[in-house]
Amino acid sequence: MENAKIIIGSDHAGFTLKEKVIRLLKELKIEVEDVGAYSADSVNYGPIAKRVAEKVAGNDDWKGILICGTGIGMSIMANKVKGIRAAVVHDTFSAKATRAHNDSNILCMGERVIGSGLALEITKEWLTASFDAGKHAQRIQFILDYELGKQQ
Ligand SMILES: O=C(CO)[C@H](O)[C@H](O)[C@H](O)COP(=O)(O)O
Repeated sequence: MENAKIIIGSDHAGFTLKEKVIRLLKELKIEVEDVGAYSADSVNYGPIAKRVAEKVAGNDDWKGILICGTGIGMSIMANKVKGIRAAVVHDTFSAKATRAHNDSNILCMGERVIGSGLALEITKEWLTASFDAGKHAQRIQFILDYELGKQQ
């Protein structure tokens, strides 16, 4: 985990929660790179999700966190980038399951959907859970092959 880093981004609707998540990551001594937004002024979520997703796709040791109003717009954009498995998560069970089963590399949350207390618990659960591999690795391979055009 020496080179581990979290790349984090939000739009205006996720800005306040992003700041709280960054504070948590710093308390946990996790290196964090904030790619914006840097205020609650209205901004398109697409370019921010793309920035985070491309950085995460380029480095196996890095993971991402994306926050908008619902987490959904961010996840749709991030999942367009090859190698990205972005999951919208609003409960702690799914936070663990999406690491264990999907090896998700980006966590998406909606500031308009859940309170910050739960969002921080989800973040901790997602950060500490690990991939189960085995049959799940085979299932992810199907997705990776599809991205590479190896399936009809
Ligand atoms: O993209 C979204 C929906 O999936 C996000 O929730 C955005 O934050 C939301 O659409 C922003 O809405 P606003 O009316 O511009 O504040």
